[in-house]
Amino acid sequence: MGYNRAFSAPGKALLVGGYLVLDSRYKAYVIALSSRMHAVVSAANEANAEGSYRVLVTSAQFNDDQWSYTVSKKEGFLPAEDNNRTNPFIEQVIFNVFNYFFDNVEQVPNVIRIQIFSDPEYHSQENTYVVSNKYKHFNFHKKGITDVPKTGLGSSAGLVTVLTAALCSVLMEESLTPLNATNAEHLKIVHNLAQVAHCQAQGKIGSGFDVAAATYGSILYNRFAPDLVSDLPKMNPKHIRQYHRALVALVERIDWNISTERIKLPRGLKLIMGDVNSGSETVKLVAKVKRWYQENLPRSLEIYEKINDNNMKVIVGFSKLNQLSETNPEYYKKILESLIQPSGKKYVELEEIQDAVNTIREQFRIITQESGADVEPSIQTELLDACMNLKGVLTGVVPGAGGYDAISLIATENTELFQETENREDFKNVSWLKIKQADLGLMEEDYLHYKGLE
Ligand SMILES: Nc1ncnc2c1ncn2[C@@H]1O[C@H](COP(=O)(O)OP(=O)(O)OP(=O)(O)O)[C@@H](O)[C@H]1O
Ligand SMILES: C[C@@](O)(CCOP(=O)(O)O)CC(=O)O
Repeated sequence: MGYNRAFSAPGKALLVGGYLVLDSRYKAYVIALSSRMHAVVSAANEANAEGSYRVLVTSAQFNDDQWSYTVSKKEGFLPAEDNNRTNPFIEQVIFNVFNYFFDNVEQVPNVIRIQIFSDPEYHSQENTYVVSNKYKHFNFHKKGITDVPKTGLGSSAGLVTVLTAALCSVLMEESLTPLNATNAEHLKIVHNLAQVAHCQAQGKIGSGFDVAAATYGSILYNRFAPDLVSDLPKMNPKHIRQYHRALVALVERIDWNISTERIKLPRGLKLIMGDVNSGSETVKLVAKVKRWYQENLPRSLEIYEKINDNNMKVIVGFSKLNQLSETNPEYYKKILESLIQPSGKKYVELEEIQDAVNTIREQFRIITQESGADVEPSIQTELLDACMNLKGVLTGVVPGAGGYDAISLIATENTELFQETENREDFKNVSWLKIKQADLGLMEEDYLHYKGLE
């Protein structure tokens, strides 16, 4: 039997803290999703050029997309793709994981094969067919990964996290403690390496909340200083060990000062996401909002502070509901019932959250108007307002960077929006995604559960 393991990591929805979380002063409330990215890894020694390793990454679901990289220590583990295909996310993972384990690669099998799978909700499900076995089912597309529209659940962060875990597992195999996805130290190594790789591949745009959720699950997130990654030296072919030293220090010894406190939605409430089928470009939105912020100081700071005050009200409001569900379950039950059958009685515990979300949305509409970035465009305002009249819905936002990607609602567990909105003109562009809050971030899977899916 050769070396075989599998890992999966969840997608994300950023409910509270969009844009502000790019600054380490502000916290974000991030829900990890039941939709996951998967990596199945095998490793063996095969005939290969002396001192080189081949890493073959296959994405069978996307028209059999494949990337075949060769790396060697003498080239500083800079990946060269055999057919000149590019996938910066895969490249940066290979580069960083091999450099991290620089001194421990001699015994590593020289061919590593990784199959990537993603759950159906990450991408548009149009023109797909399902391939399944007893354990899993995946949608297969007729196009390559870059030509299939995505829904914004964080496919690149999930990919980078599971790939990092899969490669680390192979490179750690010779060490005394093989990679264990429940070991906090190991999770920290995977998380830090994945953040470095994702930042480098993405061009240092994001706050890293998506990689943190892929690793740790639902969290209250607070970012690291962007300089941590941008200060890493460039790979110098004359001093290949320099990058390794800086990377080890960064991954193991430097305090990133991040928060990844685990959170859970209030008991009895669930996350609902509607794909709006158009898509937005986070990078462009972020650039416009940043420009607006700089050009409108100090008023823009006041707006951010107002948003943050209300973000914190939502976060505290959720936590109060969780406490109430334990200290006074009878009263709590009545509160949730009021969302399903409004009796006229208002509950301050819910109103505080609703008012705070309304204020956040109002401020983002001001930013939308002034910056030209469609954070909450009017079509999404109308949709969210219509959602507030649906049975069981507590509140709703345009998650993450906003725009036309999706909407996220928090509603009682028994809410069934599919039936309620079917055939309604105002919901004709919304597809409700089959997702829920996930309990776990990175986890090990049984590799046998992927047999026959490739
Ligand atoms: N299954 C996959 N196989 C190979 N590469 C993938 C896969 N899924 C995603 N990727 C890589 O991630 C890129 C998409 O990353 P991007 O950050 O644009 O999207 P996202 O993370 O899904 O979006 P968002 O941040 O809006 O949620 C793809 O172009 C591809 O390079
Ligand atoms: C705008 C921002 O705060 C959130 C982007 O979220 P999403 O990728 O649109 O889900 C950027 C970031 O935090 O990386």
